[in-house]
Amino acid sequence: MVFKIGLLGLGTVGTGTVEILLNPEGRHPLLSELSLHRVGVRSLSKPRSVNIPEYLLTTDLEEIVIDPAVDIVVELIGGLEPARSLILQAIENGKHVVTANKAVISRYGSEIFDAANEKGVYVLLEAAVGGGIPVIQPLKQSLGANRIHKVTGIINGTTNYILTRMKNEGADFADVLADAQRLGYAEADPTADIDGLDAGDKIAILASLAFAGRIKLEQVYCEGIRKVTATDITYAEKLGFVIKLLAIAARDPHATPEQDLLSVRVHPTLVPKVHPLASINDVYNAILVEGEPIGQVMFFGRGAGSGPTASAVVSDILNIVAVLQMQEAEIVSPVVTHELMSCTHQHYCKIAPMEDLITRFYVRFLTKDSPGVIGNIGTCFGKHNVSLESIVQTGFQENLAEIVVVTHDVLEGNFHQALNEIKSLDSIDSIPSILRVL
Ligand SMILES: NC(=O)C1=CN([C@@H]2O[C@H](COP(=O)(O)OP(=O)(O)OC[C@H]3O[C@@H](n4cnc5c(N)ncnc54)[C@H](OP(=O)(O)O)[C@@H]3O)[C@@H](O)[C@H]2O)C=CC1
Ligand SMILES: N[C@@H](CC=O)C(=O)O
Ligand code: NA
Repeated sequence: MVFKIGLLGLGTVGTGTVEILLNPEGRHPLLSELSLHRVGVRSLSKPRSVNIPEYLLTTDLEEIVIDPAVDIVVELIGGLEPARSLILQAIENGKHVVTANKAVISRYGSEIFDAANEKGVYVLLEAAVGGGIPVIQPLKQSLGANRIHKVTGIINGTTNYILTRMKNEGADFADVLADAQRLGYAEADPTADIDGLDAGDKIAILASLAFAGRIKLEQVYCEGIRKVTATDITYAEKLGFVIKLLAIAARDPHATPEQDLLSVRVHPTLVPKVHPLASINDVYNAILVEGEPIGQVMFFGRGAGSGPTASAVVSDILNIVAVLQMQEAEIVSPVVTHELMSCTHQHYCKIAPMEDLITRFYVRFLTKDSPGVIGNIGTCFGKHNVSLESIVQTGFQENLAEIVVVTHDVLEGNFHQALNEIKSLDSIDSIPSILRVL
């Protein structure tokens, strides 16, 4: 029995997917049960780096998702619309769906998974988080026995690539971003990468799986890397840290069991050099999962790019094909979905406000070079219960003194109150950087 794939999109990931499908030798034998039936694109005249018969290409994507011959629709066009509508239409027409589209899943996952459950079809999304790294399936299946406490990830390849080159080469932000775009890492609109929104979509998906509840994307705090400067990268290095864009989802250890609050956030973070995530560089991603009884487990690999992402897409296709084969042989029901491959939760997780977060901070002040400045800053922090790990004058910028503070674990709300008071001190010129510390 051959199962037919309707592919939507032949860009970076679509091309990588076709390359695998057309070269099955040495891979899983189930690949020989697949045939590429149609490929939907925007432009028929665009040169393609894969050799597929012209008659497979169409610009009518709707035709693919309603085609009775298609068994699995693979959505790799990206963006919100028409991706969302095409996925829903595919489900409505009884197709299984594989997608790499974290933007659609994090916003419309509820609607999509409800529709899929009703129709008895699967929507798999391994490529949507961590590119080629298997992390969705492990969270759904292999780690199912655990109580997960925390998921901490570097889950945007573009920003990790930029931060790595800024640190290693003192490279300019704009030049490195252009390279990330050329290499196919960045989204069509790289704002989503730079401003932490892509990582926000991904951590919402991971949190939903780890903590078995839906996440409202608007409750995920997102801060990107635009404000990370060469100066902070250098100071971080001197203090024993590297700056990484971290995405974190954690059960609030201070919440009562009735509250069961989660903290879900993305922000540039000073990561101690000895931490396992500190050495994840370039386009590599890593996701550290902490739970009971497993302890710590870390997933590492290429988080973006054609081949690695396609590896995840095709593994999802294979999982569905294995089920379709059993349905064909009447071993499993065609209407009841496998609980470990579908979305089974309906309630929304409660998200803790950022003011309640307990974290360390790094702050860089530019101040007048007058006596007592450090004392005044320290007093303001003390008044608001913000205890300091270190406070040092690091040098001068023109005629202004530069003071760097690292706090102990403090309540974010208290920290901001202290900072507001510090801002009003005569001796404070500006506060160029405020970063959280792991
Ligand atoms: N690039 C990466 O490393 C990763 C990407 N992803 C996700 O994978 C998905 C695809 O990304 P990527 O391959 O980089 O994107 P690209 O921009 O490289 O490719 C998009 C493809 O979709 C086609 N397309 C887009 N819009 C339409 C439309 N309205 N109608 C018809 N065809 C359309 C384009 O056609 P045409 O070729 O004619 O222009 C192109 O073939 C996205 O959801 C992305 O977030 C996930 C992980 C990693
Ligand atoms: N733009 C994304 C691509 C993969 O999801 C990234 O840089 O990680
Ligand atoms: Na993945």
